[in-house]
Parts: sequence; structure tokens; C-alpha cells
Amino acid sequence: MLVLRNVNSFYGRSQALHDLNFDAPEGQIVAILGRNGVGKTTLLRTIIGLTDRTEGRIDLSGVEIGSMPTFARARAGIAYVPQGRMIIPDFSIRENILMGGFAASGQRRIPEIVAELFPYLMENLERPGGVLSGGQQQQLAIARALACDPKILLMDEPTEGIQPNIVHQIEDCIIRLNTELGLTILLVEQNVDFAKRAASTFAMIENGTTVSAGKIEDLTDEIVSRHMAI
Ligand SMILES: Nc1ncnc2c1ncn2[C@@H]1O[C@H](COP(=O)(O)OP(=O)(O)OP(=O)(O)O)[C@@H](O)[C@H]1O
Repeated sequence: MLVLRNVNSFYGRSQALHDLNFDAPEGQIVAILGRNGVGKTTLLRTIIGLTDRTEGRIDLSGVEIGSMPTFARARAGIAYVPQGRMIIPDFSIRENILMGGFAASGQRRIPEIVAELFPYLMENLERPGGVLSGGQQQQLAIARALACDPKILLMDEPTEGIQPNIVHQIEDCIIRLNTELGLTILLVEQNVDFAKRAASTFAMIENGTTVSAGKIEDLTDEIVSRHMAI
């Protein structure tokens, strides 16, 4: 569904991705793994069009999207849940969610799945986003992404910095979005156990390129320790 071939990506003159190849099959969760600073976030930013310059080919369902502006990629069905969540603290929960719909062409509304997954948000729509806990803000960032009716969700370390008792709720939500809505999910994840539980394929990134990829069953301890141990 999403295919990257020989992709280079740059911040100014600094090159962060090098000749990178990547495949995300439709309807599956792909775990994107690797040490800090190897280019996992940059891979997601490259797919949605948020780095300064990109070379190579990025195809979504056979259509080349690598030269499209970010809003057009969002309209084509890609939504981004960034690291740190990027909630607007002074906007209400409702406003934060509806912001996600600005990228979509249809009517802006809160999708039904949001009410089902995140009842707390629905019961507190007029509260400011800034008063929420980290876990609730993560739910809000996911709700905002769902408001543009995506086909692909790019999720950057969705459980990072979240209280342990909320982590499993976020993990369950990610799995439900995949199994119940059929969303294709690119999941940057440091927790290898969760990646193994949720994903069906993986890509291991090192020095801005894919060094190992395949079915999640083929992600051996040896690959993990070679590319992720400090
Ligand atoms: N805005 C930026 N401007 C310049 N260089 C950047 C920028 N963002 C990231 N980089 C550089 O690009 C490289 C890849 O960083 P990136 O954040 O993609 O890695 P990562 O694997 O997501 O790391 P982490 O797990 O810490 O989030 C690093 O060398 C980083 O310093």
C-alpha cells in the first residue's frame, strides 16, 4: 500500500535518511524499530511531507505522493500522531479533535469511533486540552488523527512518557484501530514486546536506512540486540 524506494531526506543540508526502502502492506501494523536518533521520526515526517527536502519515490496505493504538499497527503488518507502529541493547550478537546478534520475534504465532525474508544474525551469536550494527563492527551492526538478519516496512521512512540496503568489502554486502542477499522498503522516503538504483539511486519532502522525488515516472526533476539542494544 505504502512503498518507499531509494528515499533520501534532508533537514537543510543535513541528510537524515539514506537510500531507504520501506513497505507497509495494507491493513497491517508495521513496527518501526531502532535506537534513538537513527531516523524513525524522520521516516514518518518524510512520509507526511514535513522534512525540508526528499528524493526518491513514495507511492500510496500506486499513486506517487512524494511531491505532494502535506495537506494533500493528509487528504490522500495519511494521518500523523506525532511524538509529544502536539496538543494545543488553550483549545478545547472538541477544537483539538476537529482540527484534524481540516485536512479532510468532507464535513468536519467527531467520528463515532472516537466516542467508542475515548468516552472520557466525549464527556469533557469543552475542557481545554492542556489540563489533560499525558495518556489523555495521547488519546486526544489519536482522536484528532481519526477526524481526517485516514487510511494510514503514522504513530510516533504513542506510549512514551505515559503512566504505566494507561499504557495498556493505548496499546489496546492501537490494536482495535487496526483490527476493527482496518487501518494500516506505522508504529514507531521502543517496546519490542508490544511491537511483537501488535505488528505483523517490522522495519529496523539504523543510520537513516532500513537494515532489516520482514515478518514480525522473523524479528529475532539477535536482530534486536544487534540494532537496538545500547
Ligand atoms: N529538525 C531537524 N533538523 C536537523 N536535524 C534533525 C532534525 N530532526 C532530526 N534531525 C536529525 O536527524 C537524525 C534522525 O533523527 P530522528 O529524530 O528521525 O531519529 P529517531 O530515530 O526518531 O530518534 P528518537 O528515537 O530519539 O526520536 C538525527 O541525527 C537528528 O539529529
